[in-house]
Amino acid sequence: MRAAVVVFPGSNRDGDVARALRRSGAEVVSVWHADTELPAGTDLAVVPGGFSYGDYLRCGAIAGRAAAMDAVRAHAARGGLVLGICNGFQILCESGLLPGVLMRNVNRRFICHRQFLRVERTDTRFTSAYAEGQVIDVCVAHGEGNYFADSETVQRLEGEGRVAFRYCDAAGALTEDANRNGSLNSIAGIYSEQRNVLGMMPHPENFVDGLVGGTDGKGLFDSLAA
Ligand SMILES: NC(=O)CC[C@H](N)C(=O)O
Repeated sequence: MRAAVVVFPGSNRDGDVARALRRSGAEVVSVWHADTELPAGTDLAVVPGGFSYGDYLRCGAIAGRAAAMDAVRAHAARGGLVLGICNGFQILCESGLLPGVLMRNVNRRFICHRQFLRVERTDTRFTSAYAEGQVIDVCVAHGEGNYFADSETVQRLEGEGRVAFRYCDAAGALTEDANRNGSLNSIAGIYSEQRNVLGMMPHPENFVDGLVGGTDGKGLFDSLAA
């Protein structure tokens, strides 16, 4: 598995996601946002978390138009794997690779806390190491994580089984308390139509080491590198 991590001015989880991928056995190279191509042999393009271009206009709005995103779009169109985490999810939505938008959190504040997620399906390249309905313990850290799309789009996502993760409580229940950014249907992550693109708001890359937080995020990287 060869992964290319696209770095933007303001990315800050690029090192974390590279470390998580390497721990699961992937080879990782980094790509600058102004690059026009991904390295030959790239299996997975990663758009990491953090900030991009100062988050001006709307998180990911400028980054979604970066040169490297043309290369990521071409990679996805060829069936290549793409993973966007947090700012990366915002960028994938802004670049047209995933539907919908990440709005300001309902409380209008940056939120940063531990978060349980329910794994909605395990027959994908991203989640095969998890059990169906498994509740994983990771974290969120964002100002604009409130997933929204028009009702037709949400119906399609639900009907096609394209919700990857939902915010839940420790028992897997979808409570209002567990959905602190106000996302529609507690949506924490979604797949593209072909399920080769995953965007998610929470941070699995920070939960791959028992000495630091926990290991519930590791399944995502193990699935990818398998
Ligand atoms: N951790 C992140 O990637 C944060 C994304 C974005 N800067 C926000 O605040 O919503």
